[in-house]
Parts: sequence; structure tokens; C-alpha cells
Amino acid sequence: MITRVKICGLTRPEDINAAVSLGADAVGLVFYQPSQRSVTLERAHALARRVPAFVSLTGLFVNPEPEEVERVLQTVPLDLLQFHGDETPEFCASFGRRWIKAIRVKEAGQVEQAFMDYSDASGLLVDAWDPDRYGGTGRSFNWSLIPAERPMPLILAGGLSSANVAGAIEQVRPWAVDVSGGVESGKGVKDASKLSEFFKEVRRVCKTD
Ligand SMILES: O=C(O)c1ccccc1NCC(=O)[C@H](O)[C@H](O)COP(=O)(O)O
Repeated sequence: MITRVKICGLTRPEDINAAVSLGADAVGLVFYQPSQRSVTLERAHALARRVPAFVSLTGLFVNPEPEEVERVLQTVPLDLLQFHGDETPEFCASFGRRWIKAIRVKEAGQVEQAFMDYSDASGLLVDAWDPDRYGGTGRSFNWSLIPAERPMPLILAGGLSSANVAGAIEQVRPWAVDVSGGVESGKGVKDASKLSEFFKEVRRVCKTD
């Protein structure tokens, strides 16, 4: 089984290059100003130029105004929108782009409900619950709350690193893993050797399948 890899919260061209050359399937840019990983439109435009064909450029939003998403789309050629807030399925679908819904998991039944509520999504990203933060917390959660039966691709996020990603893949069997803090040396600054170790672990566990 292959597990795809998305590297999130990129802010520097050299980190995009490193992620892409290691084989990232997707890279994520944060368009949520309170985040220390957020990028300006100008920076996002420059970063987007580093992303080659067949690597999905993803834009992260948290409860944005529609105009904000439209403004980003006019400047940055996003392949996927990723919504981390309380957006409705209608809102997520209203931009004519493929989209992913992120949810913060804290109790049983929540993932099953989200599969039903967001049935038109291109994937469901499951992340750790935090009462104050919408994502990028660096924390993991109880993976046994994720059902085995999935009507759409499941993307596992939250506190992943080279230390736990192999076990996560073996236990959860996700379509993709998504990592930010676990491959950083500082907020928004990816670490080349942590990135390399992360990919090595994903490849190792996928090869033994
Ligand atoms: O990165 C942020 O600061 C952020 C802020 C608000 C919403 C989402 C955010 N990031 C999303 C991600 O980076 C990942 O999809 C995911 O949350 C995993 O992050 P981490 O636990 O650091 O690996």
C-alpha cells in the first residue's frame, strides 16, 4: 500500500524544493493570519512557482470570508482548498475547486458524522482536538476514534514525525499523512534532515506492506 505525503505550513522556497525532491504529493500554504506559518499573497505566489506538475498545491483557510478565498485564488494557482474551521459543506464547495475538510477529533462518532456531512469533499483530514487552535498544534490524538470504513480518502494529521509516522500508518492505514511541526526547526521553518527522516520512515513502512 502507498501512503501519500502532504507537507504543510511551508513558507520558504528552499523548503518547497526539499519537500518536492523527497517526493511530497502535496504541499500546503497557510492563509490564516493569526498563524505563525501564514504567508502573504506575494510570498504565496512566489512559492507556487516552485511547485511542479503532479504535486498538489493546497491552501489552508480558517473561517474565511468568501472574498478572501477568491482573492487568494486570483493570485495563487491552488489545486485544493483545505478548510479548518466551522465552514459548511456548501461554503467549501462554492469556489469551484476541489476541497478537503479538516476536523479536530475528540469523541467517538465524530469522524463518521463528518464523512456524511462533507460527502462531496475530496478528502477528510483528521487532526487533534484543541479548544483554542484550529490546527498545526503538533499534538496527536486517539487514533482508535477513526473508523476502518471510509467513503472517501482519509488524511491523518496531528503530531506526526519520523518517530511515530510508521506506527500511525500501520494502525490507521490512511490515504495520506499530513505533517507540519514534526518536520520543523521553528514555526514555518522546515528542517531538511527531519523531512528526509520522515519520508524514509513512510517509504520503509510502505515497502513492508
Ligand atoms: O499550521 C498552522 O498554524 C495552522 C493554523 C490553523 C489551522 C491549520 C493550521 N495548520 C494545519 C497543518 O499544518 C496540518 O494540516 C495539521 O494541523 C498538522 O499539523 P502538525 O500537528 O503540526 O503536524
